[in-house]
Amino acid sequence: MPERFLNVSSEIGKLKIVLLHRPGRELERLTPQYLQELLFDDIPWLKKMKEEHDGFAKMMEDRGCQTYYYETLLDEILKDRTIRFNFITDIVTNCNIKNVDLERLLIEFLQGKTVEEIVEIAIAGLHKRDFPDIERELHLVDYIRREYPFYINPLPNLYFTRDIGAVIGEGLSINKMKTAARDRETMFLKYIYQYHPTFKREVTPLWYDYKETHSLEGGDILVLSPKVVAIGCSERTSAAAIETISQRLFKESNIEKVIAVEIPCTRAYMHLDTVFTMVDQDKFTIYPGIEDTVKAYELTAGKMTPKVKPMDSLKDALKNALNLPAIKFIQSGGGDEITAAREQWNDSTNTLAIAPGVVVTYNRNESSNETLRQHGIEVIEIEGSELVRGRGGPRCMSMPLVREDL
Ligand SMILES: NC(=[NH2+])NCCC[C@H](N)C(=O)O
Repeated sequence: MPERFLNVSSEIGKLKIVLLHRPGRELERLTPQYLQELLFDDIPWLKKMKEEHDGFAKMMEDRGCQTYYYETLLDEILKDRTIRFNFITDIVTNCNIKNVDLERLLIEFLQGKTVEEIVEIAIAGLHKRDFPDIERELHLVDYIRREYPFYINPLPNLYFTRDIGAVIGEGLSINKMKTAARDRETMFLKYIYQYHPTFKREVTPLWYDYKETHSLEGGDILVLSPKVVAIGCSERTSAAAIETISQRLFKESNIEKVIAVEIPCTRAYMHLDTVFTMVDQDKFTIYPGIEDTVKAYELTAGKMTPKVKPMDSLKDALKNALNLPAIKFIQSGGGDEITAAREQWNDSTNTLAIAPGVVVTYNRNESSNETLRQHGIEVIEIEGSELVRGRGGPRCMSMPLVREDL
């Protein structure tokens, strides 16, 4: 049996391989009109954004972490003609065109492109004006959707690779996104899992699939130890999805406990990792604005669905599940309510641990970074003035594939 490839048994073990996406032309397709639908609050400046992203990647490489990119992995698998054909068909089907003639024309159009061009269109989208004006009979849907500028919608959130999938133990969860705007991203990961030899599909268990009904996003999944996972029950991740994945993990992996963390359902805290992350063996950073409202439930193996036990507090749940005498919560914002709320909006608690007690953060969150340092955490700051406009930080922008076991 070949050795497995994926391995993540903690949030903080030394990061060895990470999956990224360098922001590209998809960001230049954002217009004020479609910001909300595409889950953005602002229009970033792409040139600067790329520089910032390169800085983020280089910092990880300098610390001994290998970086994989979506484009490269897709380019590699799409060299195969059959895979390429299926991929093109799936993209076009995914775009809800609802016009068979146009779908056929789009498929033909894409088949005439090079692999690199196909990947570019799959990510950056296809504007109606970039499609040749072939004479065809218009369907009702063409009239109804005339204002919408794209045949293939852009994926400006792809650089938040965290949300698309999550490695738990030696298996992979290909997540089901809550919104249509991010749906196609998970299809890419499924293709990579199925066809990229590096992912060793034959021996890599799949914990969740993007075709499932209930939404589950990676920003809500925190692998705390080889036996414990925390999953946020949030705007994006449903209770039903948490039960489904937990039951599978209990059956087929080393995971024995899942802590479901109920957080308020609002845009500002769309995932658990926007308010709470692990920074060291017994240390977590938390946004004080939610500390009193979060609820924690401990899930363990049950017959058909997991057994659920409400816990007194998140701290108790963690202490108990991780078998620790004490847990330290480091409050973001340096003890000031207003600073905490402002810095939370700019992802101060969205830290990415690259080793125990070593985290990556945006330099703009000065107070929160300072507080982390006061608690003995090494803080590596990156530039993120443009990256942050998509409402995500270093943790959201990275999907760990391999971490060293602790
Ligand atoms: N893990 C995270 N917190 N990801 C942030 C994702 C932000 C993205 N604009 C979205 O709304 O989906």
